[in-house]
Amino acid sequence: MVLKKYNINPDLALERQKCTFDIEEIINIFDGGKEKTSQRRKIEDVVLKSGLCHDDVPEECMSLKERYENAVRKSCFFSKLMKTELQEITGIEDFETPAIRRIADALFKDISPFLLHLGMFVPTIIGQCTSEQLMIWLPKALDLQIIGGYAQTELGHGTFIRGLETTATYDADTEEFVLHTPTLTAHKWWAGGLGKTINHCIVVAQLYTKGVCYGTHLFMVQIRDLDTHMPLPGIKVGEIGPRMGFSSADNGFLGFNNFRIPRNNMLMKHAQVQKDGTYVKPARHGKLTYQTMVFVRVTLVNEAAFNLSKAVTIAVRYSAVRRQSEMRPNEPEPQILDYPTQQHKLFIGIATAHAFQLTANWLWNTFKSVLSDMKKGDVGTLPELHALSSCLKAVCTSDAALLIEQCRYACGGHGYMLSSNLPYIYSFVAATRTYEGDYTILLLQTARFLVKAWEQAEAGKTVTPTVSYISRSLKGEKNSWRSTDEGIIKSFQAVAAGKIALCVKSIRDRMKSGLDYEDAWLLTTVQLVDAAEAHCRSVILETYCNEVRRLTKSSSDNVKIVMHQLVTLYLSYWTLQRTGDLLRYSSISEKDIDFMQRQYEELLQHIRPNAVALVDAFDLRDEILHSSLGAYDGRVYERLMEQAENNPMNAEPVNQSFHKYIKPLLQGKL
Ligand SMILES: CCCCCCCCCC/C=C\CCC/C=C/C(=O)SCCNC(=O)CCNC(=O)[C@H](O)C(C)(C)COP(=O)(O)OP(=O)(O)OC[C@H]1O[C@@H](n2cnc3c(N)ncnc32)[C@H](O)[C@@H]1OP(=O)(O)O
Ligand SMILES: Cc1cc2nc3c(=O)[nH]c(=O)nc-3n(C[C@H](O)[C@H](O)[C@H](O)COP(=O)(O)OP(=O)(O)OC[C@H]3O[C@@H](n4cnc5c(N)ncnc54)[C@H](O)[C@@H]3O)c2cc1C
Repeated sequence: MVLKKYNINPDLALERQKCTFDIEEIINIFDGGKEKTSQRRKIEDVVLKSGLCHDDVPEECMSLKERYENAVRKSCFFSKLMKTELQEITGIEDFETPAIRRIADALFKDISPFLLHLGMFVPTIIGQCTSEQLMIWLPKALDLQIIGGYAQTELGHGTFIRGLETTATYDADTEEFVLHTPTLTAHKWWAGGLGKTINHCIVVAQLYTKGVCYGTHLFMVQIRDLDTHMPLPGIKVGEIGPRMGFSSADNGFLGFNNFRIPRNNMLMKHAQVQKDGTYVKPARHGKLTYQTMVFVRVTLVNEAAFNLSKAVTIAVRYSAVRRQSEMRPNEPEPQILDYPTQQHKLFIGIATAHAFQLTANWLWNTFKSVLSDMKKGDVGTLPELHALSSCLKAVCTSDAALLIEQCRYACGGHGYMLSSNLPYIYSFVAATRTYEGDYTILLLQTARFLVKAWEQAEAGKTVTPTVSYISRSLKGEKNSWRSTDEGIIKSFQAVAAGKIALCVKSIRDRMKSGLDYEDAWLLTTVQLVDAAEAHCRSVILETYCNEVRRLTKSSSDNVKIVMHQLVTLYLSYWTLQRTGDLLRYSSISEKDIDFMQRQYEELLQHIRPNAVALVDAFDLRDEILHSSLGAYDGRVYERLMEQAENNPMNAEPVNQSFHKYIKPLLQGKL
């Protein structure tokens, strides 16, 4: 759609005049510097001028088939643009992924069918191939001569990877693997792009050689003819059917009937099968084939932040424009943003988007540093990365989904319109809580790490920095509540330590009463999930505070003030959300809680004048927001009417169903 130009809504114009800080300064902080902001904007300009974002009919009014075909068209032209014009016009050689990621949303209200190609296929090639394999597949994948996906989940198993049923049996005579789908439940299910788009995919299968099963390994499999795109003989492939979201991502199913691939198509960076069928196991760590999942979990924290920032921008701008009810008799109707309950719904969204974005950047740097350790042969930091990426993926995607839904509530009935874009944003983020490891499952992975860390600390061993609070707790350090940033973080760490201690005790008590470790663990899993979530909260709180302090060192005073107001709001919000835990595990008193409540309510008032400016500082162009409620000019009612008028349902004054059914019904002739 072409966005009509309107004058700025007067309420929104007034809001912007109230701003106390330099918006550009905050934009630069989140982009990683002035230079990066300017690069990102250049990239956005190129894509927006390309005409690629235009749809003749609103996406939501297209059929599923039309949406898919439209998304393929755009994905192809966007890929071409990335390879050619973007590089030439901007002169930026090393594309910054966040900038490409952001502008991709101007093209796709839903999901690109190429998402898995960039999101998992290419990263798996990079992380799992030998250098010879890399030379064969990486250039082709980057140049889009082959398009791929990642088929791990099956109809019967997603979480439990060791339970996957697809087999890859080595035939030493022909030096090939035979891929087979032995049962209904062994069919690959869900892989993005698999249904109709991709011609290659990474397949996760149980490796058999010399009659022995060595567990799941990764294989590069061509599934379609490169010229005709027909499925190759022995391949059964298709789309799994309509879903809550991901409508244009053609998630697919895949079955193999004794389908043969060359030996060299097993990705052999970590484990190998030699020509004679001898298996060489990974030298360093048994879970290195899970690396792509860790990578995606890390990027999903960024997704949570980005999508939440879109939702809260829409809801805050709408709330500044929308007037409803009365605060006092005979006074004009206030902007709904003036209601403290509305501020309570929304300002935590702004603070959370900041907290998650800074945590995502920190986690990304941690990921890079672990990769560099691993290149040197040191896998010692991998368990902590796995524990961190697991809990942060779980908690950030889950919180973001809840807060995005809260943004929709904040927009009343209009938030329910697809043209608000809030339902799309929600359905995308809701899926992130499940895929790449379900919420509960990932928190249980973190819990394993925490219980081990507890046992290590108990044995007097040093533990890694993110769990050093466990050692302090074991030394008997008592928590004394202080309502400062540091004091609150320490108390949240005391909560996490207290919960881990109880889990360890529960497991031990249950074992003393005769249960084996597995049963004792299983019966404690409700507490273990809770302990891992508490640990994660303490990590986010600490990272957010540290990063804001670090990044605003040379900022202007006003930026420091507003960024710190958000940090304090976040800390107060979580303190009030977790008073039960804090009363149990820290020395917080009722008086302290009263103080925190008052502080929280005062902060809502302090942040109120800057609310619109704070969402403007996410610097999200209208084309990325795709929202009738959230455009920069605040012309909400004009856009709602525009989208109603453009609705294909209104193209004819009388629908044919009147003549076919209603009229005969009215006349008693049906
Ligand atoms: C043009 C547009 C561009 C836009 C770009 C936008 C980017 C957006 C990002 C989105 C990108 C892609 C979209 C993705 C779509 C979705 C894809 C998928 O969902 S793929 C499938 C994902 N599946 C899962 O995540 C499955 C979850 N299950 C598991 O991970 C495992 O089964 C697990 C961990 C639950 C259990 O595994 P297993 O049974 O093998 O292990 P154990 O439990 O016995 O543990 C043994 C031991 O290993 C440790 N461990 C486990 N996993 C790991 C790991 N990954 N790394 C390191 N260590 C690991 C575990 O902790 C145990 O340790 P121990 O010391 O013994 O306790
Ligand atoms: C939009 C979308 C896109 C996807 N894309 C891909 C893709 O491209 N490639 C791919 O391979 N997969 C993909 N998936 C699949 C996804 O990774 C799995 O759905 C996900 O890992 C969850 O696994 P599951 O569906 O088997 O759930 P299940 O494991 O069956 O989970 C169901 C419930 O059981 C609980 N549960 C399961 N095991 C345990 C346990 N041990 N302890 C306690 N509770 C348990 C879970 O917490 C959950 O509440 C996609 C999924 C979606 C929704």
